[in-house]
Amino acid sequence: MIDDADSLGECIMCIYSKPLQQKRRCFFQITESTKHNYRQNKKYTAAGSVSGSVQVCETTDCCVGYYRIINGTPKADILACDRIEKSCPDETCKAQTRINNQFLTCMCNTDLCNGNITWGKEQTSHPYSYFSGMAVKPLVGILLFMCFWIVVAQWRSCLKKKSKCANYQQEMHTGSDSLLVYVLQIVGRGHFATVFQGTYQGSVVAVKFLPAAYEHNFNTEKEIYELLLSKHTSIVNFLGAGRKPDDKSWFIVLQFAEYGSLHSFLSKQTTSWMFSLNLCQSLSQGLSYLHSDLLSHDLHKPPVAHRDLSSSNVLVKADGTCALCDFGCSTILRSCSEPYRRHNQNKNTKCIQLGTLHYMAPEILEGFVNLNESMFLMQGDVYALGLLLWEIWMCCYDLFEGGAAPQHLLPYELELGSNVTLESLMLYVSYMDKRPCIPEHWELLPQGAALRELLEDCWDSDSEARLTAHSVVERITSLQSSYSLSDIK
Ligand SMILES: Nc1ncnc2c1ncn2[C@@H]1O[C@H](COP(=O)(O)OP(=O)(O)OP(=O)(O)O)[C@@H](O)[C@H]1O
Repeated sequence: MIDDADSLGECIMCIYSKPLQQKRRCFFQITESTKHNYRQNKKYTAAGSVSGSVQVCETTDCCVGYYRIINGTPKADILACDRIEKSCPDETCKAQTRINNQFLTCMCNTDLCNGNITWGKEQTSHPYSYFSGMAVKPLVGILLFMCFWIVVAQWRSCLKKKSKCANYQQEMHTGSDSLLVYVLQIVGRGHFATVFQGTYQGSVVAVKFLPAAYEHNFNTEKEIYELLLSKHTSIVNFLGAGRKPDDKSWFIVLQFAEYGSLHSFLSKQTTSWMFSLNLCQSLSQGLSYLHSDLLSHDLHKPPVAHRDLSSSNVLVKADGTCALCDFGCSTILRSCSEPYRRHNQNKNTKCIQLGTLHYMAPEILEGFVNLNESMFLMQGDVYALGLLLWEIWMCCYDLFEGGAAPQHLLPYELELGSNVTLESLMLYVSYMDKRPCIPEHWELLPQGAALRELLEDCWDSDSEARLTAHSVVERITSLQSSYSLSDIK
């Protein structure tokens, strides 16, 4: 049973900030060592009026502290009011995350509470983070170990039943009906699933198999596909789902995307300006549709946050447009038009720990996202969308001199290497407020300024300042009409 207050609090249309009775006062300090980080410092300075070492917070009730550990003692780098409203239930400033064993962050909700940080040398977790109550490193280790054994087990069973895995006809059950699917070769693997190319009713399809233990991911993904009302061209088409009778694995039958994932597409080829715009436009339309709250002929499609957007979870179809896939980590959000609907408040921590780290928004990396707040989840998707647009344009030969686009790289791969860790990302993205490098020569292109502005408005560190997916679609439409190929040559 959902009470009114609860539904109001989570309703995306009705988010409001409660007026503060008395403004919070926090210690204020920005040290020389952080002066390079002009953008972030400016935002902290703007968070309230400063008088000497005290800041009176304008809109938030939380004080923050960023500390650097020097000779085993934390020294304050930044002390200020928080820039945006977040949950900070602690009265004292307890160290929440330790970055590279060098940096600590803390948040608290009493006057001048950020002047002192409480920390233990072993303290690394944050009570409100996605990793709540767990030590991240051992957990990731255990999960990676489990994944390794799942892959080994699948590979061994594949070897045993080689003829079956390679090419077999399988009658699969969807409750009352059965699907006759002819399964051919493997076309992709994720953390949970193995995807095969197959045929169903004479058409080429993709069949995604999830091991029997992943019922939760299967149910979430199936539920999302089933509620997506009328089919949208930028969401991969769902054809059926069920359970294999022999090994009890789950399967989902989907439209086959001829070019595979966006990641594999961009790794193999570069694109023209117009082609890149089609990819970006269809991708943004897919996300805008996913986030939309639609009511049509008594059918309701509530907003959905994807929560695991990456270039491996976007497909490229034969017509050169993108389609979103992999909704196993998605969350159905509450909307004002139907407040009492049952919602899958998906708090599956496996998703976040196994999802591609590169695309995690700073507030998610820091663990400051309340999973019940719809807006935060959608803003996290828009951050990932910004990184995906950057990935696509970095592979567009028309945007590089002599038509030589660089080799495809994931966001932050250039800056942090191929083995990006949670700690290195937190340091780079969250603490230093850095983003993937936008080539300087783009400023000289007619559309360069618009591209930069669009990317920066998607990946802003202030999640509330980010564009909505719908406004990204509008910006790309105006790029399409303003800059044709002849303009940029
Ligand atoms: N409909 C499709 N058509 C073609 N290839 C597909 C299709 N669906 C998935 N794939 C391929 O299979 C890969 C894994 O699929 P998917 O992302 O759904 O699996 P997952 O285990 O849920 O992934 P993740 O690790 O992101 O959770 C994709 O990256 C893509 O290469």
